Amino acid sequence: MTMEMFILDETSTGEVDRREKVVAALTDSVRDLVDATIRSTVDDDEILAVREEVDALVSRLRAAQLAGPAGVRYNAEGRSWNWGNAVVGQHNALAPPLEIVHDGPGSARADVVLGAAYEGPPGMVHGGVAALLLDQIMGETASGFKRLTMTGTLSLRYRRGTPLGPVRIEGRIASESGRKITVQAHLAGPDGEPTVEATGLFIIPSWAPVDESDRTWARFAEG
Ligand SMILES: CCCCCCCC(=O)SCCNC(=O)CCNC(=O)[C@H](O)C(C)(C)COP(=O)(O)OP(=O)(O)OC[C@H]1O[C@@H](n2cnc3c(N)ncnc32)[C@H](O)[C@@H]1OP(=O)(O)O
Repeated sequence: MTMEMFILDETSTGEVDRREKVVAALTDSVRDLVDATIRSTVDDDEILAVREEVDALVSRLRAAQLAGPAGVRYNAEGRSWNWGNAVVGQHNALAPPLEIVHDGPGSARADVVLGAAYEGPPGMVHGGVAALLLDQIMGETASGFKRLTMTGTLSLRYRRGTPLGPVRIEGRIASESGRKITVQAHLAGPDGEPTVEATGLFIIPSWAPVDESDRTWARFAEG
């Protein structure tokens, strides 16, 4: 992986904002489709009929598409977008999506409602989903919108099950040493008691620019 993998895109911020909103609304409908597919009890004939309609919609969307994943893009105005990201991607129906708030230097939090699509044990959040969400918020905590960081090592302690429903995730930088940033985080259910605790080592890769004024780096961190 190198900085060249982050794509400079000439699309104006206004156009990026407009397109993001249009496709994000479709993505919300697709999330609803996923939930409905899991929970539907309609009869088989109705399922087959719906499947035909969904297949037709997929063909319409594929009439014009990217050759591969969406990647991380940025424009000359400083706007960046990572619409396919598995956790925060505005155009990814697999992403809840998480809306991460940076509430001070070295800390971040997000509130999200996890439904049937994120189930592991009955009625509980899947352990891998908890790890996924924690990894993202911890990565963004480490980067702080000012540098590029990658997950080096992630350690999780699952204290008890997290019920599906409203969840809060919080992260903070515990320490820094050179290119290594240690982040602590937790995930909690509605009672606010941590159900999953995490410690992670995030690393500024050797190939990343070290100058924080380099906007390419900052733009990726914003992704
Ligand atoms: C904007 C934020 C978005 C967040 C997205 C969510 C986070 C992610 O999903 S990132 C994707 C998952 N992570 C990855 O794919 C990372 C894959 N690994 C790599 O790319 C590299 O191994 C990388 C970047 C971690 C380290 O590479 P490099 O910069 O060459 O490290 P290197 O120079 O060898 O080592 C630097 C230091 O880190 C240590 N180190 C290296 N890798 C690790 C590791 N995995 N765990 C612990 N320590 C490590 C080394 O021992 C060394 O320590 P010291 O300076 O004390 O000797």
